[in-house]
Amino acid sequence: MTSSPVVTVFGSLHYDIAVMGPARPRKGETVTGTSWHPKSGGKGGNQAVSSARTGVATAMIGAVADDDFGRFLIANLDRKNVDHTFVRRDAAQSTGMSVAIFDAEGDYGAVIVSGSNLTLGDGDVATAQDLLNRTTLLVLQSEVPDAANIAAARAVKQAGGRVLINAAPARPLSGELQSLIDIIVVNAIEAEMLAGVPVVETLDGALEAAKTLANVFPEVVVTAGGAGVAFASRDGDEILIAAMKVEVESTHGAGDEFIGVLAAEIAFGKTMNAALQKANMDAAKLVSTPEKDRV
Ligand SMILES: OC[C@H]1O[C@H](O)[C@H](O)[C@@H]1O
Repeated sequence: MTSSPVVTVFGSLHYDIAVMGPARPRKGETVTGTSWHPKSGGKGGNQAVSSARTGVATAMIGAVADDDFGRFLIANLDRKNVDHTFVRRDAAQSTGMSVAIFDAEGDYGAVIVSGSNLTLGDGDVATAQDLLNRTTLLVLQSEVPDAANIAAARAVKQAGGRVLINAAPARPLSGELQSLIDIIVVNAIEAEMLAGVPVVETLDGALEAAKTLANVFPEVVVTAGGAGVAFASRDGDEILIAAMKVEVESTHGAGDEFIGVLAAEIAFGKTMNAALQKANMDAAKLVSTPEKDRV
């Protein structure tokens, strides 16, 4: 009997505040904004919610503080059908936080304060061992310590599962972590840092970067913003998918939507081409949804 697929997201949870302004402030400038919207965030939390929405069993391993922000994040996971049994409440910390300031075009700049996310470690992996043993696909990001990602990835690989990393925000990955990755998803900036070559945001540029990174990782996805997505594998497979043309309201969290859906479709056993098509479509839908309508 084959068991049902499980996506486990090991990673970050942030309390997000999106501030809408006519422009992002320059050095020393105060800008009068039009509105602000609190919402659940953190790349890990966003990816878990997007995965669960497809119907695949999804669990989150993370850490929040024992404060109102942490309670808000856990309530959101609960409402969105993400199993949060292994989201730890750390009384000594503050919950991770992000503030993003948007301009009229929907572009933004953001600051994150990691707080409790930095406490993730071996203890969290040990506590969630049973879950990790039955995980089909583990999803990681770079908003928690490398050592914690390594411990989680090792546990899943030993049990026969696969590991996908969204290497965001851009930072170098240790050799040990690299060796545990099956699928890596990066944007142009992250690809540039990891591949060591300048990446232009075109489909051809993304494919070249994906092929370079496929010398290190078995399967590579490079997202190239408004241009689309490129895939390359160590076995020589290549896929190019053009971005859908939509009215851009906000690109915040679009990468997370893409990754959560991609992970779910892969866990369901879809082909990479089908998984990428669905992820691309759902991310386009999110991009055309205004911040105020995102719940
Ligand atoms: O990718 C968007 C996410 O990155 C940061 O982690 C924010 O919390 C936000 O939700």
